Amino acid sequence: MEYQDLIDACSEEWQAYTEHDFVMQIADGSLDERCFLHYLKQDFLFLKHYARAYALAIYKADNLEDMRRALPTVQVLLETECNHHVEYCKKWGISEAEMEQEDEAFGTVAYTRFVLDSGMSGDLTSLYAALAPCSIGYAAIGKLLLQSDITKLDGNPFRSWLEMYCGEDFQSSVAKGSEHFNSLLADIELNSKKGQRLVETFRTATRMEIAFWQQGFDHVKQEG
Ligand SMILES: Cc1ncc(CO)c(N)n1
Repeated sequence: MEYQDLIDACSEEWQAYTEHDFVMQIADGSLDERCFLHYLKQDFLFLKHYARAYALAIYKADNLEDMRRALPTVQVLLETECNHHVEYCKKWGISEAEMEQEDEAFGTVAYTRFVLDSGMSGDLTSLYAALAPCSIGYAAIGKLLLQSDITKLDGNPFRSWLEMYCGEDFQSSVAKGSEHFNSLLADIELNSKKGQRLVETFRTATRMEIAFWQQGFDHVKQEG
């Protein structure tokens, strides 16, 4: 099997994730900035655990090549992505220390600990099945938005976010990771027990991504 089989096995959820209203409102700049800020603060906490999960991939790998392959992503997460979030929040007068103090929302706890548990209780491939909706999904979103007529960069308050995920560095880093994931999946049959377990892991993580966008919207609704 290959990673596209995982996407095809949950195409409805995949579409709800990658074409979510939250994403479309980032693209045209119409999103309530309070929603974006809440999302970004939660995403900062998400990225810290997500980097731990990639570090777990190094621990779980049983050969040097698989260990090496996980390293560039740890770097992108802790440097490019986390730094972007910190810089953005700085403009709103929020420091990195304050971001680290922020309460984790339930959706953030659920998603990150699910990913970590998939890796701890399973093998490297199970871990990557839980990690993949995140990386492959945001790269797909970046590609989609780059080509979409609704995307506006001029005057868009979320421009730096769009440029990061549409950008060459993020896109090529995910492309390399996806190729590696495919090499791990190559020996597994989609309809085998293992293959179906990977589908369930991938589907659950994709549902968590939908909930993560929704969490950004719901925050402001609750405040009234
Ligand atoms: C929730 C979430 N999924 C994926 C990415 C992409 O790294 C991110 N930053 N946050």
